[in-house]
Amino acid sequence: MAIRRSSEQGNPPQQPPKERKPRNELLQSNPTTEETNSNEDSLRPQRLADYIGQKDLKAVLAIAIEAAKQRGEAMDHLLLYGPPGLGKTTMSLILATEMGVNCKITAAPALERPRDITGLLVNLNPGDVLFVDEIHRLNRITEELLYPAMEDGRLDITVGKGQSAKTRSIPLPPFTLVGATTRVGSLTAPLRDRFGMIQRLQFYELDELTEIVLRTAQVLETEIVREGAIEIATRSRGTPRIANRLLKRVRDYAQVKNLGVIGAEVAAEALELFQVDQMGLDWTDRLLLNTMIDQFHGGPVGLDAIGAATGEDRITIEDVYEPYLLQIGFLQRTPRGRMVTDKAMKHLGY
Ligand SMILES: Nc1ncnc2c1ncn2[C@@H]1O[C@H](COP(=O)(O)OP(=O)(O)OP(=O)(O)O)[C@@H](O)[C@H]1O
Ligand SMILES: [Mg+2]
Repeated sequence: MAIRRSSEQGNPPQQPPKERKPRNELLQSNPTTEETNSNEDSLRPQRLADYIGQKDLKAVLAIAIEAAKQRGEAMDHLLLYGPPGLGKTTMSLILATEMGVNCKITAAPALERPRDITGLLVNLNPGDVLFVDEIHRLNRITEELLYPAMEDGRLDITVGKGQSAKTRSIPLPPFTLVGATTRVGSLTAPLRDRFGMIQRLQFYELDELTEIVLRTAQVLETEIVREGAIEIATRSRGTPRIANRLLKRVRDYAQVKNLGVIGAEVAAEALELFQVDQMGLDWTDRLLLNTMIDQFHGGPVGLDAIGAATGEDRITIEDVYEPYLLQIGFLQRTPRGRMVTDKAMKHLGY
């Protein structure tokens, strides 16, 4: 996909990041997320105060934002990690809004050639946020271009080839790199060390998810009572993206069946129809667990074997499905592989 660049060029790097209207540019949508589209964008909270949950993260960032604003500087680089759909992209956009700067969004797979990243960096306005999704997937050359950019605010580029090759340094405007990843362990140490803040996003509590469902319902102009929102939140695997998605499915159901305001019963009925059970497990979760039980005696079994037996990709299992199953104590990680717990067996009716 072609990268769209902002038209302004060669901004003087010194002026403080003040008083510009925030403008968010979607340069490249994240290819691994299911629902990254304008639809999702309209549901994103815009300000830190509207961002529900993640109390520790918000406290840390509120200080960092305030301090940077008082000094008229760009905020320090920030690495956000955690399972998909917990609000990393949303937080990055909020940061830019709170700082009064632009947020440019890209993802590591879109930064293939050196000129992809250099083009983005030289076109930043002072103080801008550059959001790089899936940052663990950067290639080596791009990553090495980022080191001096993050640390010293300069770009080292090589001009010419062979013996006549020279390195030129270009000063960059101050900026904040926000990296997001589902696998912090896959980042190289030099890249990780260049982030001033490394923050983990947690799964959301039931009451937080309930608030998120109620808020989204308001945005969607859907009538729902608190009990209905709780029912949806319970089945959302601690994840706002899933909560929003389930709410939309319940809304469809209530609308087509002409059921009016969404209560607990309607929500439960709809989600049973979509095969999301009371713990929020969906068809794939149950396939993974059942396969482990039926074919591997409940484990321990390696991810590759589970992947082969279910047709699911190993990385997807590890990044998307496993974290929640571990969190609710349905899976255990052992040195010899994954094991299904008694709790999961009971839930699945074994
Ligand atoms: N704290 C929150 N309060 C309200 N809504 C939220 C919150 N966090 C996330 N959401 C909603 O959940 C959806 C997914 O969030 P987001 O895209 O930021 O997740 P992500 O962590 O970037 O996911 P991925 O890793 O897949 O890119 C968004 O539509 C957003 O509206
Ligand atoms: Mg995202």
